[in-house]
Amino acid sequence: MSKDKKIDTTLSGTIIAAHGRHYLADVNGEKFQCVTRGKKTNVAVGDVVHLVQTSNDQAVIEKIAERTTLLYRSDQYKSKLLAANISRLFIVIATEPGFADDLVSRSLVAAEAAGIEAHLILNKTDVADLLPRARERAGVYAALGYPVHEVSARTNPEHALAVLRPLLAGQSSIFIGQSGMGKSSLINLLVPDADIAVREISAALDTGKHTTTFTRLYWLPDGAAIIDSPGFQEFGLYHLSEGMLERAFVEFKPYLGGCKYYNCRHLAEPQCAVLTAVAEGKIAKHRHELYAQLLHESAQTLY
Ligand SMILES: Nc1nc2c(ncn2[C@@H]2O[C@H](COP(=O)(O)OP(=O)(O)OP(=O)(O)O)[C@@H](O)[C@H]2O)c(=O)[nH]1
Ligand SMILES: [Zn+2]
Repeated sequence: MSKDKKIDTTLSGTIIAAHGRHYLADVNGEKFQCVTRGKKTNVAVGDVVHLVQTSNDQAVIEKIAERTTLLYRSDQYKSKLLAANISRLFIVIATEPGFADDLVSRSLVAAEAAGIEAHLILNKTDVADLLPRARERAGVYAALGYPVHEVSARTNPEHALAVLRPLLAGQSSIFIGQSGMGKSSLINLLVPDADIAVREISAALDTGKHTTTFTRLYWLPDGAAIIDSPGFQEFGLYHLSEGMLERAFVEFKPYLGGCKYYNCRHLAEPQCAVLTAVAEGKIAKHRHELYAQLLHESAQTLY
């Protein structure tokens, strides 16, 4: 008897927006405003959740289904969940304004550690005078095996759609990027009614004017999901252990195990295969510097 009752009141849905401790879940097209029990903030956009309905359009998140992936940032104080259950990460960069290699690499490292396939989108290829330099910089990542897709959202939207649609099909994707790269322009191309959806979501979450400060998920007609996240200025990776870090730099892989000391940290040790590769130009200096910086940061962890 009580078992039957439970089936009646428990819903299953997907978290499509998160703002502070307020979440919006999509249950077969119906939207529910959700909260967690207690002060938990361990829910991410993309999470599949079990809900207990409390009113017409409100529910409590009872349970988070096991995740296939979880992308997150962290500093020494807390973690910030970016998205759950995604299969692809798209980092939007552009010819202008200039993009930060530090943020691109941090995003790539986060994706590697989470087992998510990462791609770069080089937007604004119409800015012809800055294109060669941007290509050269993006080429560093292409050489590491990360696909780089060139588009111009503004001057050639049809081409951008033709490039991106097949990459999104059947996937759960997240778009991230620094402010000004054209991420919103691309999302609006891919999700024509994104503006309406954002207004609906912000009304439901009562976010007021801060419409661009929350992460949200859109469904594409084929059932694929695309998650738009707010622009960010920093990408802390305090949660990654030393072992995870060295493996998240894909170009280190051929050299791991080749160092004199089995517990080599690849910082200043003698006969370090990674340092030798840096000296020989086989590993980009800025990537190794970031690795050292991330090791330093994760050593600052308070707990
Ligand atoms: N030249 C050129 N400009 C573009 C292109 N795509 C977008 N822009 C312009 O770049 C600026 C930033 O675009 P947005 O789409 O707002 O960029 P965003 O990355 O979402 O930036 P935030 O909203 O600040 O996070 C706008 O002025 C766009 O019109 C492009 O392909 N070429
Ligand atoms: Zn080493």
